Amino acid sequence: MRFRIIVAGKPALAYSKTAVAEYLKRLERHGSYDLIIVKAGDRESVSQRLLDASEGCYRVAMDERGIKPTTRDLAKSFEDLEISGEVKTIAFLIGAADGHTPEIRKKSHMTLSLSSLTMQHELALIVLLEQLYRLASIKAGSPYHRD
Ligand SMILES: C[S@@+](CC[C@H](N)C(=O)[O-])C[C@H]1O[C@@H](n2cnc3c(N)ncnc32)[C@H](O)[C@@H]1O
Repeated sequence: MRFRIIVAGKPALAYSKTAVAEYLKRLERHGSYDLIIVKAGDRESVSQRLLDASEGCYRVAMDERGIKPTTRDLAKSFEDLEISGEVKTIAFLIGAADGHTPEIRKKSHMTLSLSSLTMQHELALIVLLEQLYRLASIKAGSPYHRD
């Protein structure tokens, strides 16, 4: 399974640059994780770019109003997708300041929440990358995730 994380605008905050680099490095040995940066802009243009960059992928719209599975349940869902053989790439779509258009919600296979709280998009990116690292660790049987 390949993973594509799509976000508008390069991470600009110092803490976010450091954390993103750290998790991408950790994820390297677990498979294919691509961070795609699309041009920032208003809600409509960002949403269209997110859709274009995720064409043909299993789309996961990141949104605080989405489903809130446990980490293990999410690991199981992605494992099931991999076993089905129908999905090659899972794309995570992180919105800009004004969030996603209704079209993104319609065209996504899953809407995933990391918390009921609204986060700044660079912080949401870090939390998502940490969860992806956690899922990869569960799959690899490493003791990083304990519950
Ligand atoms: C500042 S938030 C946008 C908030 C926007 N007002 C809205 O109503 O969606 C920017 C992006 O970060 C991501 N995000 C923020 N908090 C999140 C959360 N709790 N769970 C999942 N994604 C989140 C989403 O992709 C969101 O579109």
